[in-house]
Amino acid sequence: MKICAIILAAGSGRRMKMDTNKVFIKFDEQSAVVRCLKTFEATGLFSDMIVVCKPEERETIERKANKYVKSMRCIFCEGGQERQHSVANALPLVSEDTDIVMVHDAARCFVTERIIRDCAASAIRCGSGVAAIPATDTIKRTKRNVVEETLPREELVCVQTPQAFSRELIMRAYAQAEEDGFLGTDDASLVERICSEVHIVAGSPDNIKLTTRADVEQGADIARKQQMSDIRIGNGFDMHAFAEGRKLILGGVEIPCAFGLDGHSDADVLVHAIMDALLGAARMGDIGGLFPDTDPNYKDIYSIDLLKEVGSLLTKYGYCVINIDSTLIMQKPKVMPYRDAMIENIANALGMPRSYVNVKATTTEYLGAVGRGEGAAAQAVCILQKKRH
Ligand SMILES: Nc1ccn([C@@H]2O[C@H](COP(=O)(O)OP(=O)(O)OP(=O)(O)O)[C@@H](O)[C@H]2O)c(=O)n1
Ligand SMILES: C[C@](O)(CO)[C@H](O)COP(=O)(O)O
Repeated sequence: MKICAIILAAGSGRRMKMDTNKVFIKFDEQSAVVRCLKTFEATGLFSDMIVVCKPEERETIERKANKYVKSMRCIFCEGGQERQHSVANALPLVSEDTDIVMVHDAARCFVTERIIRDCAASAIRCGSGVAAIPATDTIKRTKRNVVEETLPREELVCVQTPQAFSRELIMRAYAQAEEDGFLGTDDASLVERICSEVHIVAGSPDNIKLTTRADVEQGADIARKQQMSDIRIGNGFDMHAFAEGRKLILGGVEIPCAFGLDGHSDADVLVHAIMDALLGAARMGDIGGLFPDTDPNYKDIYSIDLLKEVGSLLTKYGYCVINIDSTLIMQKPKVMPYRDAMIENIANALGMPRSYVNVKATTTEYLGAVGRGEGAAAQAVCILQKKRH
């Protein structure tokens, strides 16, 4: 399946009344157009992207695209007088083996991966997928300030972008509109003229189009909300039996003891619980899957080294560890004197401040296997934040 994105950035922003193109307005130090490029890139759905821009702004946008768009072929074309003309300029550049074309306004810079995916899925399934939200105001048709009709709100939606169509459908729609001299304000209105079923996909009230100055203020709030929203919680648990002739390693610290914990690695139950919490929060499986106990490479391995690997994976996928809380559950020996050294090892392995890592210890009051001194357990929770691309 080959999907091509057309990103429209060639507008004149008359209603915004600014000196610069509104697609260069920054939210969280990222311009609107860059936010769009990064969100489209993050979906991993596209093979090609056509960015429509003004010739004098091409160099700036091309530099950003070269930096952030890595997984698809990126080409540039000049905009036209109206939005529709800009799309019409891009369509001949869509390669013939493309299945789906998705058009998006760079001015809708708070679009999410979810909306993009849903539009693509709908276009793959039934030829079209147009983002929209239900109308919440009552909408009336008027003439010279006199109401002619109140429209049935339950049938009305406010249409956004992305708007995705099969290549064949959008090509035909644009050709027909040109032949008829039809000018629409979105792509769907052209497709509707030749196809009775244009499908709507859930957009979002946050998927606003930067149109007037008021949208810039609202946009700052949305950017802040999006930044805060991808917070993930994870929990981990592990338990190992004690065995003679093994070192007791907890939180990467060797604790003087006549016995240690049994396991394929160093059996650091605390670090194992923490790794599982981190992997769980990032939805990356667990340590059993990542470091199988059948792999000789992990025989007696120092678990803090595995924690470093987990930390690198999290960084690679854009996660930042906000904090970790953990509890060692063991009857003996007493481990509190080693607590600060454990915290230091864990924080260093993850490259985070010690003040965001906590290690506690408890007994089970002689209850159960841990209470009988047969082994030790640990549990951990963590919070991760996924950085915006
Ligand atoms: N000739 C045009 C007009 C618009 N757009 C793009 O289409 C999107 C939506 O258009 P709109 O909000 O109308 O943008 P402007 O033309 O910039 O604004 P205005 O209508 O207020 O002048 C924007 O990302 C804009 O850059 C475009 O590529 N080419
Ligand atoms: C395509 C669009 O964003 C859907 O809401 C909208 O129609 C663009 O309109 P504009 O007049 O070009 O802002």
